[in-house]
Amino acid sequence: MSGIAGVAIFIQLLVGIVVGLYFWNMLKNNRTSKVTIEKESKKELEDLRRLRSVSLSEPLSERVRPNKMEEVIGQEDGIESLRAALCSSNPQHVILYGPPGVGKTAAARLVLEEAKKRPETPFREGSAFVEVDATTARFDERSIADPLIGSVHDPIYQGAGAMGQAGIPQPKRGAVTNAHGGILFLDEIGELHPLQMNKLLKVLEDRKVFFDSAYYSEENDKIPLHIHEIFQQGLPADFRLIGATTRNPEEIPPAIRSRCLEIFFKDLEAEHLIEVAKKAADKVNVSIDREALDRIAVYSRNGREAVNIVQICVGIVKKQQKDKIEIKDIEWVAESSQLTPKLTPKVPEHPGVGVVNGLAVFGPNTGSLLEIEVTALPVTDGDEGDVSISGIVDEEEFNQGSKTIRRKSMANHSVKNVLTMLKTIGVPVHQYDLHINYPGGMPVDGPSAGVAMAIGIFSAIHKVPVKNDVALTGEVSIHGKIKPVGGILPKIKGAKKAGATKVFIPYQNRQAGLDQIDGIEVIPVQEFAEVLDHVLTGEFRSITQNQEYTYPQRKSI
Ligand SMILES: Nc1ncnc2c1ncn2[C@@H]1O[C@H](COP(=O)(O)OP(=O)(O)OP(=O)(O)O)[C@@H](O)[C@H]1O
Repeated sequence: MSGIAGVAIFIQLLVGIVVGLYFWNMLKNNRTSKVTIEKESKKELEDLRRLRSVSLSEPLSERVRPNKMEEVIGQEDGIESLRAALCSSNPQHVILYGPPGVGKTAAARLVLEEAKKRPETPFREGSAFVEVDATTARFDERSIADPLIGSVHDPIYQGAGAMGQAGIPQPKRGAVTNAHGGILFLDEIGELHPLQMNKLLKVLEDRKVFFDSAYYSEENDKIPLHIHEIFQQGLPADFRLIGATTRNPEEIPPAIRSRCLEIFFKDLEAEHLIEVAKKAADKVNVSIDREALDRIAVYSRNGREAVNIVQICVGIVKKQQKDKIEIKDIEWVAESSQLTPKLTPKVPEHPGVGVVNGLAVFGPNTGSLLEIEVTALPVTDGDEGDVSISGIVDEEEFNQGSKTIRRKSMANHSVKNVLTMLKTIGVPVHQYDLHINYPGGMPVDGPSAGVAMAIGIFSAIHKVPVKNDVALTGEVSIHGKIKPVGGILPKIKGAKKAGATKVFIPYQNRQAGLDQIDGIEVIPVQEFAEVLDHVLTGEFRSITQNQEYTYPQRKSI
């Protein structure tokens, strides 16, 4: 019996020693790894401090950035609308359209500061301005890391830490919550993934963001209270959105457009680029020649480019221990950076046969003259003439739900409509080989050049020159009606800038104030026949009197 007891005591002792050794070993390992982590962290902290102690001077781009709204040049209308949208007791969401580098981000950053100064504003002193680039906030299909909306780190997520080990899902804030009580500036909103856009719309609707997780249960009492609250009531996300885009309004989903005030920033004119460049040079205490400023306006297409040229020149003159930028410095930058002078289309010097000034809009609101040239060679063999078109978008492709549709472009259809309309009124288009060309290397789309193209074909067939100081825009129906088009105001401004003195627009596009634009006469028209007498050199009747065509009577304008 005593032998058995002895064995039992021995086994107990052995188990005790093994368990003791196990725990002693664990403790030792823990202590060793703690010491190693502390050592590593100390080294990293020292490294971090060393990094922080080094800093270069403030980049010039930071120094010249506008820090007052008055320093954002040439965007008075846009800024006025931005203030109206955000500096009141009830700020609204905004979409800012405009070409790149014209001050959208600069103005958006400054408007919150202005709004905060208004007594009626709901923004507070500490309200945040959170900037996110939609091109980097791409949809993460596993929803593990979503910097825009926020995400949940499930317990299985690598690095979920102590809470993860305890089976607790952890919601992580996104930019929409960081912007709570302030402004979320979403640059390039047009590039946002459609699923992200839907999530953002939901957040705008709820002014909160809700999270899901298969690991969450209301009954799980291991889950801390704050996480229960987040899952049950959502995270606050009450902010005002400013989405900026270089795209056209039609390319932005209607659901977001309908929730926002749409504001347009425009292309900067030469005088604005000069002012931007001058202010940038002033801010770094360098003077600049008037001639040099004029050259900057020739080589830069927007404010950012103007500032960039100044920055490079500042580097050059400082190196040469000068404090003045001269024209030769600009030319050096232009050559070394391979900058090409900006071409501003101008109306032709003389009337020309088959040469017409159409109008186009580039980007959301930049109007420009669109040259159209037409030749008409009579066919002699009795066959029908050919029609060639160059410089237009030939086909277009778009997605409709699950299918992709490819079709002839609008510009292509417009040519067909114009030919039918001309044939209908008696112009013998079939007796000519016609070539319609849109020079300039930028393919043209849309139907708005219809009326200009019809005039070009008419002029080429009858060998009557078109007035060189007249510009036209409007779609033509196959019955000769002139239909409304988009971007009428930028188009009129583009026509004026190019030197046109008269512009014909569709009657339905007329709006208040158009007749008060200085330096250009705006004439609304309803039918193609109304235009003929006014854009061709020579009388419409005298051109057509020997023909047996059934041209409609011209209406008085
Ligand atoms: N209208 C302007 N007035 C003054 N400075 C301007 C203007 N436009 C551009 N700049 C200069 O160019 C820099 C870049 O402009 P900003 O980022 O505001 O352009 P953006 O329209 O937001 O362009 P993007 O669409 O490319 O983001 C500004 O920091 C400023 O120095």
